[in-house]
Amino acid sequence: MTTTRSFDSDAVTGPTSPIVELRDIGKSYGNIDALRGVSLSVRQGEITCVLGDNGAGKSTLIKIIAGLHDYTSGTMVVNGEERHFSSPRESLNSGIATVYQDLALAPLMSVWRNFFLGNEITRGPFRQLEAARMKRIASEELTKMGISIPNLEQPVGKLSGGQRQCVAIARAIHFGAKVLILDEPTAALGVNQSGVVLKYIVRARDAGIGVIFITHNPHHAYLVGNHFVVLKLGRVALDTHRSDITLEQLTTEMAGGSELEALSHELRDANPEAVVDQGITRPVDTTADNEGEREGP
Ligand SMILES: Nc1ncnc2c1ncn2[C@@H]1O[C@H](COP(=O)(O)OP(=O)(O)OP(=O)(O)O)[C@@H](O)[C@H]1O
Repeated sequence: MTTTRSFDSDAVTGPTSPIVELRDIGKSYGNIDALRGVSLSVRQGEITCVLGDNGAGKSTLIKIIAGLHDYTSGTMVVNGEERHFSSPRESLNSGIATVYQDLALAPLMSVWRNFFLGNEITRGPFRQLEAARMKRIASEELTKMGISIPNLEQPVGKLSGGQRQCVAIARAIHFGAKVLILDEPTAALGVNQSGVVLKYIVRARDAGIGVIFITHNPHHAYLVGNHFVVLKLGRVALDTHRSDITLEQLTTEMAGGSELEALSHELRDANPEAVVDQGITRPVDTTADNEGEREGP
């Protein structure tokens, strides 16, 4: 018998202490409160999905954990210690790697050079590149993740968007990430490529990494996520585990939940000729089916 299953496995065996914990975090830009009272726990071996519409505060949240911005209230605890990162390097040194949407890859450089970008293996006083060794390691690491790129000499810019994401994920894992922040990794990808990337996100989780998966897409989140946090206007609107929510509930929450219902009533009042059905407004078809009812000239 075949069963349909999501990428989510039962790999998570029980609660571990959070590797990153935000407690009542706030962040203001002048008089704009981008985040207010946000609490969030990220655990190793779990995929924590952070969902939210435009302006919800997702980027601000990433920037705080990635060391680009400091928070203005609350506490951030990393590996059990209270931290205020003053640079991305500090976050990286604490084992937190961030893969941004506009990947920090050099498109004209080869795949293996990109894999080692900023971490090149060199020898001798003139820091000669150990090319053969780097190529071998890059190939082994990509294979370990199940990523098939036959020619590592080709420019990374020639890879598909999904493959580029996978190279960036494999690189972060190789260089010791314990927490991986993925900023909308499937946003610009088609269905197949998204599937490939989601598979590697699961591999990262199964390798024991705590993944923070930022996305607009509840379907992608639900395929892989263990834990879901929905941000709305800088606040946590929902924080729940997979066993406590269905895809339909998550989708409704993302689509606006009760706000959407109110909007659907307003639209029905404003446009009585429209059929409003579960948030989808369809104009009544007054042509094809009614053709025979028209009066003659
Ligand atoms: N540097 C900044 N200066 C002033 N306001 C900012 C700054 N960055 C973000 N904001 C504001 O903070 C709020 C949250 O923005 P943020 O970019 O974190 O949201 P987001 O969920 O990532 O949205 P998107 O999906 O559109 O990127 C918004 O109101 C935004 O205008």
